[in-house]
Parts: sequence; C-alpha cells; structure tokens
Amino acid sequence: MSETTAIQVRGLRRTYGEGDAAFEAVRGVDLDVSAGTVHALLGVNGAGKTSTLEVIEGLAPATAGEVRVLGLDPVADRHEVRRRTGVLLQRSGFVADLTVRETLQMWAATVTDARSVEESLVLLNLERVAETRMRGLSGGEQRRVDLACALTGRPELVVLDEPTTGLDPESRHAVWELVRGLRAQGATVLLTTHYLEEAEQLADQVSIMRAGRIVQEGTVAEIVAGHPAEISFRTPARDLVLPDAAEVSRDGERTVLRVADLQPALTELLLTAREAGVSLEMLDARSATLESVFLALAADREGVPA
Ligand SMILES: Nc1ncnc2c1ncn2[C@@H]1O[C@H](COP(=O)(O)OP(=O)(O)OP(=O)(O)O)[C@@H](O)[C@H]1O
Repeated sequence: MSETTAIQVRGLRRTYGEGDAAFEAVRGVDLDVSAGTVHALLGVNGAGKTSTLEVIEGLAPATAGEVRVLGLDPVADRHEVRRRTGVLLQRSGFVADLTVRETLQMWAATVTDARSVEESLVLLNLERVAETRMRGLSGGEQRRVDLACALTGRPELVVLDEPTTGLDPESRHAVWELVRGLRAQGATVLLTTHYLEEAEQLADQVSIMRAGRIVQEGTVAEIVAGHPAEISFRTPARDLVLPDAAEVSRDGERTVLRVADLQPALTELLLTAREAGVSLEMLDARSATLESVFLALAADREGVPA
C-alpha cells in the first residue's frame, strides 16, 4: 500500500445471514482512495455502498478480502483508526433531550484534540440552534449536528454516508464548501451520495456500484467519455439521411441518435439537413452526463460485467 493511499480494499465480500438465507451484499470489491482526495461511491439503493463503508469504518468484519485504512486494519487497529477518522453514518442516534451544545460537548469529550464547541457550531452554521434540544431540530439541522460530530476530532480521513440527504439546497451547498475545505486542508473524504451533481461537484474519483460490485470508476470526465452522446429532434422528413455512426431509435415523434463522438455526428446531421432543406425541430444535442451513465448502468444496459 503506497503512502499516498488512504484506503485500500481488495476482494471485499460481505454476506448477511447463513445457509439458504445467506445474501452476499458485497461481491468482490477493490477500491483505492488516494490521500487528500474526495472519492464518491455511487449506486442505486441496495447496491452495497453502506455494507462496504461499514467494513472500512471497522463497524463490521469482512466475510472475505482485505481492507487497510491509513495503513491499518480497521478492526484490529480500531482504536488508532477511530482516532484519525471521522465517520458519518447514514442514520445516527442522538439523545433527544440534550441541546445541540450539550451534544457537541459530549462528543468533544470522547476525542483528542477536539474542535471547540463554538468552532463546530460556526463550521456547520448551527449557532442559532445551539440551545435547542435535539428533538426540536429539523431533519437538516440534525444532519448538520451529525456532521459536526464526525468532524470534531479534526480527522485526516472522513467517511460520509449520504452527508446531504435531507438538506435543503443552501445547506447542501454549504456542506460542499465544507468538504472542499477539508480537502484543501489535506484530508481524505470518502462519501456516498444519491445526488449525482454532488459527485460531479466534489469528487476527484467516482466508483459506481451495482449489485455488490464496482462496475465503473474514474474521474467524472473519464466515466462520461466512454459513453454515447445523444442527439434528438423532430422532423416531418422521413427520408433524411442520418450519420452512419449513429444508433437510431424513436421516442414518440422524436428521432434519437446515440453517437460516440458528438461534434462530427452533429455537424454531419446539420449539413445533411441543410442540403435537403429539412428542418429539425426541437433539436437537442448533449454529451453523456454522469446521470445518463448512471441510469444506463442501473438499467443494466451497458458497462456491467457478466
Ligand atoms: N443486516 C442485514 N441483513 C440482511 N441483508 C442486509 C442487511 N443489511 C443490508 N442488507 C442488504 O444488503 C444489500 C446492500 O445494502 P446496503 O445498505 O449496503 O446498500 P446501499 O448501497 O448502501 O443502499 P442505500 O443507497 O439504500 O443506502 C441490500 O439488498 C440490503 O437489503
């Protein structure tokens, strides 16, 4: 494991239950998260993201495979890993009667070199609700307290399971800034999200999981580059000659072309249409996006190994 690798996972498997009831949620995952980067783990519900994170966090043992976190074993070296890692679980439990300030104080008492409560309140924009009891907070405010707790120990590695679920757009953007700030300070962040825009905004590297396996990974640009762009339009002309390279389909009145290389295909289409005097109504041309790739993978249309 290189010094610049914060998390290394090899052949990870995780099975729930035994015998006939056994279910393998993680089916041979390899993952490398470089130190100082933001890495997003994406996948539909049930893909196995949380099951993978729980092993990385040392909260569950692997059924098979190897996991190193900051060069350590997350179970055997749990104490050391926990000291250096901040974890945000998908669901957390708070004492409903404690105020936000008391909750942060209690948490700070459990870590070394803790941020002051004031610093945490400012970091997560929680000053206004500092004296409010946890049970009185909105879902988004509770999530921000969760995050404040995860960051209390100034961790060098932060593992965030759906950090912005339930947050309004303004709070979500604030969390994005926070994650960028963590990276700027040299921290490593591994996060899951269902917001593809969040991955596009934040992630240096993306891994997409499906049915317990990683089926695609790279930078957003790399992931998107291997997938077809789409051109669509409506035209009354039935005999328009379409670019050779295009895979053609129909969506109601619209003709839809899927092409590997958008610019030459679009140029050819526009020239042909002009020469034929044909109008292309509601013309739309777009490169693949992380969302279109994700949906294609989720629907098992492409890129999924047998
Ligand atoms: N304790 C458990 N016992 C049995 N099956 C489980 C258990 N926990 C999770 N699973 C199953 O394992 C699969 C993977 O779940 P996991 O929570 O890892 O997915 P996920 O990708 O994090 O999903 P989500 O996006 O919904 O959080 C799911 O089919 C889930 O039902």
